[in-house]
Amino acid sequence: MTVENDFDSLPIIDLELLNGKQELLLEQLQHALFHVGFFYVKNHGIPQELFDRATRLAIDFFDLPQEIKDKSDKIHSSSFLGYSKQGFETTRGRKDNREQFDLGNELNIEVKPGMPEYLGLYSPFPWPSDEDVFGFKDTFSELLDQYNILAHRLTRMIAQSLELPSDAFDQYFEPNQQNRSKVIKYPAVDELDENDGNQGVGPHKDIAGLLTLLYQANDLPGLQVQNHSGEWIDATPIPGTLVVNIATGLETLTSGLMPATTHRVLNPPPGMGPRYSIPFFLSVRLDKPFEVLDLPKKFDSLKSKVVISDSDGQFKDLFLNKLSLAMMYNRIRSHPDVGYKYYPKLAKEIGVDENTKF
Ligand SMILES: O=C(O)CCC(=O)C(=O)O
Ligand SMILES: [Fe+2]
Repeated sequence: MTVENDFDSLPIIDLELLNGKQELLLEQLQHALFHVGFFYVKNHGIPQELFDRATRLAIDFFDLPQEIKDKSDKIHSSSFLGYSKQGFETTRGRKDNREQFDLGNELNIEVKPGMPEYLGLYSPFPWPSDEDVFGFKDTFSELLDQYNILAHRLTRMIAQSLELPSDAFDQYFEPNQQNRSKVIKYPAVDELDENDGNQGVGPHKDIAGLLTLLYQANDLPGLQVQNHSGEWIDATPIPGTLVVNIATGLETLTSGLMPATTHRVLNPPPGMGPRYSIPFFLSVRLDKPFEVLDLPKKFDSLKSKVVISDSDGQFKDLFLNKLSLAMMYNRIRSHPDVGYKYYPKLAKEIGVDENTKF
């Protein structure tokens, strides 16, 4: 099926337009947000030097011997933050061929009996030590701060594009909000086992936060976005830009006016070497239920889009009423070993136990 006026490329939004051409910027943003859900931003304000430094440190980390990386394994923390070796994550029941380190600004919460279980997501996690990769934690903490500032600038613009006050989303952030980021390595196909296929990460929507920002660290293909007719469009890296995409949180709050667009990553073709990327996920507080925004009527006709998606929209129905549960289920499904170790009861509710295979 082909959807009318469907996108076949991704818009580029120049934040420089903020200086004097705000109306044009809002018009372009509305198109990108309402019809595509995925776009590039340029003149975003995060120094390239910081991304270069973070990328070098990420490569240094991934190049460490396995037993050193294993000291930071996710299995050591109930937060689902830390290192996952290749093949220890699944999307839609299939193994993803990627290695990654998930991180967040530290809250170091110790969960005591009687406290809500989801607070376990904010417990301490094992960073690589400075002896193993000097400056890893400091650099990624700096990047988290910069990403956070940019993400908040964007949420204010997004609120304006919905004709809402620019602080409309602030109610969904805690004063000490934990946001998450990660560094990912996707080996080229010839560096994988014969039967591994080329699923770097399978088709999915980013879960429950408001948006994702993404730095593609090298000039390699792989990231693809599914348009509304179900075709895959390449999100080819463009120097000096970041990719922005809507997560299910915004889709839910806007009743689908802003679609959380499905995307996937394919491992690089043989001989091309690994692809590295650094996404950032703007998260929301988990103790405040989402309430669908009261939007101008003129947007109503854009809400019920026909969208063909290979993502299975997991736990979508829970986002409105049981946000923290949806988040926990999602993490347990992605990392069943960690999920079963720290949250056995919740894990069993979604069919994950000690025998669940990757
Ligand atoms: O690595 C990428 O380019 C995208 C990663 C992604 O979609 C994710 O981790 O949610
Ligand atoms: Fe994603």
